[in-house]
This record gives sequence, structure tokens and C-alpha cells, in this order.
Amino acid sequence: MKLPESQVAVLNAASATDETPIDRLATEADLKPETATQAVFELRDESLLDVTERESVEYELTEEGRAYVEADLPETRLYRAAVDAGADEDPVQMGQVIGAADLDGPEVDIALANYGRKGYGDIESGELAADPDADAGADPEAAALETLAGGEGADGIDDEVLDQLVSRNLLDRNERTVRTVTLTDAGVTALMEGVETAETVDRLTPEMLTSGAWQDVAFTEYNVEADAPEVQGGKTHVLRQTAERVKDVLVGMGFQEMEGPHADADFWINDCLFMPQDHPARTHWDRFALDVPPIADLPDELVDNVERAHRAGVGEDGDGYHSPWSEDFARAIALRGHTTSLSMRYLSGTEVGELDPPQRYFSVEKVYRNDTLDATHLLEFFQIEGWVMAENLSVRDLMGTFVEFYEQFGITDIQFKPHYNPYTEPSFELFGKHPTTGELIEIGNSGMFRDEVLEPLGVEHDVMAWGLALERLAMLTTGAEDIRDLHGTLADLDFLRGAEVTY
Ligand SMILES: N[C@@H](Cc1ccccc1)C(=O)O
Repeated sequence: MKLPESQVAVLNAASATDETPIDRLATEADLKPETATQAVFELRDESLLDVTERESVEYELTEEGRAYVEADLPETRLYRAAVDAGADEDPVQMGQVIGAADLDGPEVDIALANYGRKGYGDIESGELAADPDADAGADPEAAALETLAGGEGADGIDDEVLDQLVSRNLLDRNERTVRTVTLTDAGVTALMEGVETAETVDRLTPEMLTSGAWQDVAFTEYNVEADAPEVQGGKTHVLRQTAERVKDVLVGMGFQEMEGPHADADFWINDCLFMPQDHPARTHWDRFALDVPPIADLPDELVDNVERAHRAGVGEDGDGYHSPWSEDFARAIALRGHTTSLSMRYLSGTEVGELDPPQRYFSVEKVYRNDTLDATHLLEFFQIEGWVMAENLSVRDLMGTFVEFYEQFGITDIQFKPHYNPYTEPSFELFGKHPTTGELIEIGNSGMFRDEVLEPLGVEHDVMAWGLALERLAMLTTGAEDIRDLHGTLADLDFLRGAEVTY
């Protein structure tokens, strides 16, 4: 049989009767560990070797553990000092013993806690008693530390003692996979019949590069059909891919991107949107309030206009909420529950100045809501915010924009449902059909901003606007049935790894 050089070396170094760890094989075969490992697995695939994997546990003293090997455990020192002070006969003042035991800082608590646990004596109303029969010299924890420090393994040591030392942070437990190798019958037969080094070499090794041997060898041809280990390269997360695609599509439709704070004044998040201050969404149940100083820089005139709209409404027939409005509440900071706060900032002229129609703006940004987690809800998600300002906009324009947008993702059957928002009239919710379950899922909310929103902002033209859910769009495009499969701690790695790469 002819085999590549490294495989021949490994085969010769392996035994049919002894399990040889790969490290030792590598040394004996004079190969780098990674070259030996690779050869081992190739020989295993040829059924010439058996590989056994075993988890091995090794213990290593922490710095604190090593210190106690030198200086003894704090509780042992305390016990000795207690006995020296006569506490084995009558209880002694604790302070006196601690001083004599030379314990400092955290060692005092450690000593006291373990003193009781190990039955060295009682501690009561500031006095320490020592049990005359306790044998602090034969402490199993101290003995175990000593053994391990001496380089002997943990084999003879009781598991409970080891656990205790790990939980006291005196030992680190390291788990390692050890692979050992034995020759199979086929391997033995092959060796007996004679194994030669193949003239052709199947791989360039570090050894060949350093020795220069690569110049003289003939390489085997590639077998492109051979099994190869799967390589999981890094790639853009599906959700990020979807976000990038959304941005491209919107930019392609003539939109510009908005940016702004995740933590913002309620003024921008809610008041500008004609959301009454006693609206349920503004209570502490739903709002992630932040304990930080309120916003300082709000345009005075705008604050007055917004307050007036809340109190008295807008226009001749306008009516306000007849409910309290406090500027302090408007200035308080919370995590934004929607990115419509950005739309308000931009429409007010404070971000990029006064805007003349037509204008189109969008963002794809995180929002935060105190929702209950389920298959379609996360506490943090991405909203695709957007608005168009133009003269004479109608609901047709709004619907047409969505049809055009979702078509770019192959979604051609969106449905609309009349809805209510305090800030838009009319309002529509959008629904899409899940590709596998056929269920209708809500994918967005939209509408035409009402005068109560636009007039205080100083906007004199129609504005249609929306907030779409990026995760829901990703559910429709990927077929994920649970948002938590896409991201978060429960994300389905196979699904993410298998997701198509798009450019
Ligand atoms: N803010 C709305 C979306 C929306 C934005 C703008 C206009 C209408 C609706 C939401 O979070 O659901």
C-alpha cells in the first residue's frame, strides 16, 4: 500500500494494543501536532486506525490557591490562633484571635465562613470557641491543594473536595478532549504487507516548506469529489443583509437616510406626534424611561406650538385633549418606541433645515418596546421608518409606495387594513402572507400625518409616513416562523449558516 509520508509515519508510530495519544504519536513520528492530527483522521477514514475521544479534566491552582499552599488556609490559621488563645477551653474575643491569626481584608470573612463549615468551632456574639477535637492539620482541602501543587494529578482526590475548591475559586477546572489512537486489524495487516511512501504528495506541509522538500516532490492531483470538512466562514447576518437590501431599495426609490438618538426626549417620541401625555403607551409599563437629565435643547417655538395643539387642537374646528400637558414630561428621556421620533426631528427643520417638497426620508434603526416576547415580538427590533412630503398626496400614493417597495422582495400580495393612530388620519396597517404557514402577519403601520402633527412643525404640505418591521419582512423573505430563530440567544445557527449569501 502506498500512502503519503505523514500517514506512513503515523501508522508506524501507532500500536494495536496501546492507546497512543495523538501528541505522543506526533513526537514519535516527528511531525507537527496538526500534521499528525490530520494524518490520523485520514487513516481513520481509511479504516486503518481507530480514534477514541475522551474528555479529560485537569485542575490547576489559582493564584489564591497557590498562596494558601504557602501560607495555609485562612480557616486553619484562625483555628490555630484560636487554640493558642485558649479558645478550646473558653470562648475568646474574636478580634483578638483574628489579629493573632494574621488575617487581612477578605481573608477574615473567608476564614470565618469556612471555620463554621468545617466544624472547627462556634462563633457567637463576637466570641470564638474552638473544638478541641478538630484536626486542622488533616484538612482534606489543604491536602488536595498540596497534592495538586506538587504536580500529582487529581486522581486520588475526592470529587466533593475538588468541587469545594473550585467553588472557593482556589482551583480552576479545565476540560480537554484527549484523542488516542490504535491500529485496526486492517492497519496491522497493511503494516505487515508493507506500507510505502507514495511518490506523489497530496499536501504541502509546513515541514516541506521549511526543508525546501516541496521543490522536489510531485503533488497528487486534486480530487474535487473527495469529502471535505465543512468550513463555516463568517458572513453577514440575514437580518443585516435584509437591512442593507432595504436601504438599497429605498435609496433606489429616491429616499435619503435619517439618523438620530436611540434615547430621546418624549417630546420627539410622542408629544410631536399628538400622543396625549396620558396615552397608555406613555405609562411606565410601556416606556423604557431613563434616569438621565432631561433634554435641554428644544426649539422654544416648537414646544409652544406642540403644547397649544395638545391643549386646543389645530384649526378653527380643532379640539385638544383637555388633559394635562407638562413640559417636564416632554423633556424626559426614554428609549424610543418607534423611529417616528426621527421623522419629527427632520420634519421640524431642526436636523437638515426647512424642507421644500418633494422630500423622501427613511431610516432602518432599532426601537425598544416593553412587549411580551413571542414568535412575532421582540423587546428590541428594527423599524423601517419613512415619509414622503409632497403636494396633494393621497392614500393611493401611500399604497403604491408599499406595493413598489415590497415587490423588490418578491412580496406581491400585501393587504391593507384601516387602523387608528393618534398622529395619522387615515391610517393603515399592512399585512403579508407567511410563505409557509400562509398566516397573515402584520408587517407595518402607516398613514397620512394629521394637521395636529404638521401644523406645529410648520409643515404646509401633505406627508405620508410609515413604520415597517424589518424582522417581519425577514420572516416573509426567509420563511422563518419564529422571529427568535433569526436573532437573539435562541437563534437557529443552522438556519443562519445555511442562509443564502446575497450581494
Ligand atoms: N410609529 C408607528 C408607525 C407609523 C409611523 C408613521 C406614520 C404612521 C405609523 C409604529 O410604531 O407602529
